[in-house]
Amino acid sequence: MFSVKAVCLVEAIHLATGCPRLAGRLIHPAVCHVHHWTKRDIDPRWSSWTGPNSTGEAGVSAHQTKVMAKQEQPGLLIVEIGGVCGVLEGHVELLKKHFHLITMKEFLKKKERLSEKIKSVLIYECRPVIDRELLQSLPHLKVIANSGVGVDHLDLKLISSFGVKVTNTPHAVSDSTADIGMALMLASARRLVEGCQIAVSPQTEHFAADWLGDEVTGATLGIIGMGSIGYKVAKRAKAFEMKILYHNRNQRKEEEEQAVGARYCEKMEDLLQQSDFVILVVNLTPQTHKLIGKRELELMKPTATLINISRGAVVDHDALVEALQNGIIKAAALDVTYPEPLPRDHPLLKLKNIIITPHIGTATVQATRMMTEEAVANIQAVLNGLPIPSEVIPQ
Ligand SMILES: O=C(O)C(=O)CO
Repeated sequence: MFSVKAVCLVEAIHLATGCPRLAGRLIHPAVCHVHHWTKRDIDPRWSSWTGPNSTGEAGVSAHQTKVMAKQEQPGLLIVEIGGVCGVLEGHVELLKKHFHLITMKEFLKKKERLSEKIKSVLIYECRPVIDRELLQSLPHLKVIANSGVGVDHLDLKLISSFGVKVTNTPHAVSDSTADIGMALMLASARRLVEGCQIAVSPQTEHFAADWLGDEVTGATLGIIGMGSIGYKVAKRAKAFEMKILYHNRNQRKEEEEQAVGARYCEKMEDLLQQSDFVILVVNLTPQTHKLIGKRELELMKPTATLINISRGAVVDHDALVEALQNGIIKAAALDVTYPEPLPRDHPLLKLKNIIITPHIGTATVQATRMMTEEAVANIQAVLNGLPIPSEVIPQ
């Protein structure tokens, strides 16, 4: 979608976000605006990431990372798209403690001299093309660290054929992304965006009876994809006294199911037929591409809402437009679309029964900070031959 040749500046910190603010998060209807994030106070609670990885092994401690940093200052190439997303200002200092930072702009200008020095690449929540040409120009590259969990924008097989490891940040993103799933579900059920629009409209008299919503309490939530984010959604939904169904490649352990009161549906069809809210939390892979199409939408209840916090391409947008226009399902709430952003004349943007946010699953001060810390821990582990907290293994 973007090209790595786009100008990038470490100091240019821009994230696509929007307004108005609701429940401490950013929710807005179909049209989104670009805001510029400037200086931010980083929450001091977030020290270096030291959590265990998915296999329970200990991560790299802050102390270990400091010791390593003294031993060497490897070159870290920051791959970002200037003006759309980038390294948050407060994180530059954190990265500089461990690495000599090289921006893509700098790299492209002095390729001959810099290519020998770069051992790691850091990708910030953007979708750059890491292609053969770039990989060939970095002979000492050891690791590509993705900040974020989804790596569908990376050609894992190609990267691995260069002997380069890929890492991601599943621990850092799970709470904030689960939160956005709940926020979208509640916003859609209680028609918050319409409510906001009515509250600020010139008309002074408003009748709530004209736009009644639904309660999520007691409703059935179907979670498709029960990885760490899906599980965190289940934990939250339990607190809302929802009935929880889930569909996943593998069934979770009995005690994990019991802890959140979730029931496994081996067949996704069963989940679709029974749920009042269906939330998508799967990785985008060839198997999940357009997982939800016309047939699946027709299986859902006409009163049901589809929420997508995974990747846009997991849903067939044409089928979704048709389903929303014809009352096949009641509503949709999407944090992800394809492409991102949608063209301004896209039919999804013209519908009233939809909420779209501009991929803000991880857009919190805390999650972005932890993503940088988790990425640093991953890079340090690869460069120092230690157990890697979050390595992505090509399937
Ligand atoms: O971590 C990611 O890949 C996300 O897109 C979270 O929204």
